[in-house]
Amino acid sequence: MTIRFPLAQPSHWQRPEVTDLPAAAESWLLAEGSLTQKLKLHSQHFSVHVIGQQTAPVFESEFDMFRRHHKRVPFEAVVREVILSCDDTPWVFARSIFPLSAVNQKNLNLSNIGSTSLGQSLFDQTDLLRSPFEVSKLDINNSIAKLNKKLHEKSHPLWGRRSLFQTSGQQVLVSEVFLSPVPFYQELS
Ligand SMILES: C=C(O[C@@H]1C=C(C(=O)O)C=C[C@H]1O)C(=O)O
Repeated sequence: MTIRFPLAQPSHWQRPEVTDLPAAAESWLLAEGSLTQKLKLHSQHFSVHVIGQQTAPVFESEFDMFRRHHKRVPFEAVVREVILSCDDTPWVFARSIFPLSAVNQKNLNLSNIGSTSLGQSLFDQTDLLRSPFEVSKLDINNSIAKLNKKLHEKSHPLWGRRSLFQTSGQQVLVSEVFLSPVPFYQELS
């Protein structure tokens, strides 16, 4: 299946406490630490499929996140969109925003991640800081919910989270949308 890049559409992000985030979803959406590590605990084989990684437009709601953390905006950025799979089943769609200054930060090695996990680069940094999570509920008409329907033949709203990582004087925005196979959805139906 060919997935268009960029796939994601602007969405509305809020602090979890002001949303109807189901309690069953909190163990995934609000989990600290690396999502890659968490997914590896749920699979024999973890993989990353890169949909695209190149300079692309950034949404106003994404600029807001950088603005709130004192990064001058607007700026040129590289957008990376991936599918994270457990045992070849797609579990997560992720979209990350790398300002060009972060791309040029050698120790982050953002240009050469390829199909390894961004998490490996970020969580190796000893000075890593992470903002509080924001969450978003994507309705069935969202492009990622439509991809989920194609992949899993399930049509339902999806929950996503985002946070801003700071390390080496740089900032990287990471958004993750959980697809149907992530266990908490079974508890919602
Ligand atoms: C930030 C992490 O990296 C993960 C890997 C990503 C990638 O390879 O593009 C994107 C989002 C994350 O789910 C993590 O593991 O927590």
